[in-house]
Amino acid sequence: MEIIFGRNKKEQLEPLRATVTGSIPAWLQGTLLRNGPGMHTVGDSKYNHWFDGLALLHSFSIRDGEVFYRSKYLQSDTYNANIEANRIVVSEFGTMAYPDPCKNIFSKAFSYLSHTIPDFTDNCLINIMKCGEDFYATTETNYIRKIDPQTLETLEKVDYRKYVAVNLATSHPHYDEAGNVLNMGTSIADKGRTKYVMFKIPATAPGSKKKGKNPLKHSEVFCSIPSRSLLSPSYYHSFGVTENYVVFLEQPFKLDILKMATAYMRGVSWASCMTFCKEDKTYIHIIDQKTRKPVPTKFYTDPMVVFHHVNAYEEDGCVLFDVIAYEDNSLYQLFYLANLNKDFEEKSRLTSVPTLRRFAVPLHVDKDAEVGSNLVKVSSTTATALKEKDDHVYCQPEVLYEGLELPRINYAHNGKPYRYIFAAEVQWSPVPTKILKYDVLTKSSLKWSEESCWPAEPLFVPTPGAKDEDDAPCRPSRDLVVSHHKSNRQLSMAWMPEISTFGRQTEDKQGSMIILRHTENLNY
Ligand SMILES: CC1=C(/C=C/C(C)=C/C=C/C(C)=C/C=O)C(C)(C)CCC1
Ligand SMILES: [Fe+2]
Repeated sequence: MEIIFGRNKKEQLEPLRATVTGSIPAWLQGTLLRNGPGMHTVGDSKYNHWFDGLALLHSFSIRDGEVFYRSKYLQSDTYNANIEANRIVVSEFGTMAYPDPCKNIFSKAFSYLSHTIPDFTDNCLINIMKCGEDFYATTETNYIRKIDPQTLETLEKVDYRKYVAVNLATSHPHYDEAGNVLNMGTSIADKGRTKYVMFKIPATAPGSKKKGKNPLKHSEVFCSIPSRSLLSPSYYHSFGVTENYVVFLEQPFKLDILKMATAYMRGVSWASCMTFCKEDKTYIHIIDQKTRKPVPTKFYTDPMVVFHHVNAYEEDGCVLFDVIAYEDNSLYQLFYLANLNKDFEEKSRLTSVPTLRRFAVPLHVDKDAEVGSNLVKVSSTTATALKEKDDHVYCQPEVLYEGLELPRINYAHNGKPYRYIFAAEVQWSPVPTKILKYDVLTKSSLKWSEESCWPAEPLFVPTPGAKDEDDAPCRPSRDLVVSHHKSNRQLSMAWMPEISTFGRQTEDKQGSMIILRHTENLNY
């Protein structure tokens, strides 16, 4: 496994025709862009954490039943500086690096007293974001990198701070039907007035339908929420939206700004500045999209760590939202490359299994309701929201499923009632071995696995004109595109794609699935 995780991957610059087994639906046309860590050593220096690896962009061009694959390293400033120096000179999540062997000269520039937050990396390895006509590789710092979706060339470096005051931003923005982007970030620059900022990037520059305009210039702050603790804002990786609300979890997994400001001086990584405060609560913020203000009731739940929101929607006066939650932050701990040894699957055990939890938050809290009463009147869930004194409401989730991560849905149902979740199944080991289709209505699931296959995040592509959430209009099949290459959140390895279509009999209909498959010898 060490070889798989830690090995540097080769670029595939020339489009490589994939071997297709079975057939790809004729309507499936386009380019699937993926991102992820590809290089974990530079010269003699090594990154400590799997999330540190230099971004490798992948594309799968699918047309007329054929697939062409290519990959290219993101030519970030970070990548170029590292390659030029032949060692790691820019700090990443789990690795603190120094451009100069003399550490001390940096301590002044990054001291907390000067209120300076160090310049973060532009190694955008987590996701791809579409802004208007433009595609960006993204990470969670203030930098994003424009890319050419056809050639995978790296274009401009964009600093979010030019447009919105955020030092960190998520890699999981939401999109509305018109393609406008809604994202969230944390502003820590303002002398301790730490806040969470929600912002919108329009799909087209207002008053212009012309291409070539930069929609980021028209970014607009939509709402800001002060951090509960000014010196330790919560870490978050995603958020949820419904038709009228935004769901933000201020969780007890926190960034310690004082520690971050002195990290360079102390020679420790950003990751070491993150703490899970198991005694703290998780605060649930519900932001009204019309008033652009948080609902004043103080909703909270037990401590948990959430990376991925699945979906959220409104039902009978409640906001229902589904997340993948952990009891602690052991997931990040596991991905230290030192832990990713040969016996990874046997030895690396998550101390908590990711569970699908459904929360129900009542939008209108009756002031006269009895303390201790359950304010959730929705019959579809056993989640509760117990009235407490002083405008506090304690929410307890319904646990729907244990052992899944990297959730995706039919995005046409984002923010709306929905039924299906496509995810990777993970039990105690963080390496997924199965793909899961989970039905939240019947609470049943379908699974796919094959020997030596470790699936990544599955993507659901609806058949054009499909009526059912998981169905095709002209024939009774379900099509699921699954990238098995090691993309953003999975093992990253050099690979050659092979495409296989698996016919699969489900209870009622024939389903089909496309697997982009690794063809190297996987007997590590
Ligand atoms: C560099 C850097 C960061 C990087 C975080 C990364 C790279 C997170 C990756 C998360 C993933 C892949 C989660 C999957 O579920 C922080 C901590 C935001 C803040 C300081 C600078
Ligand atoms: Fe993610």
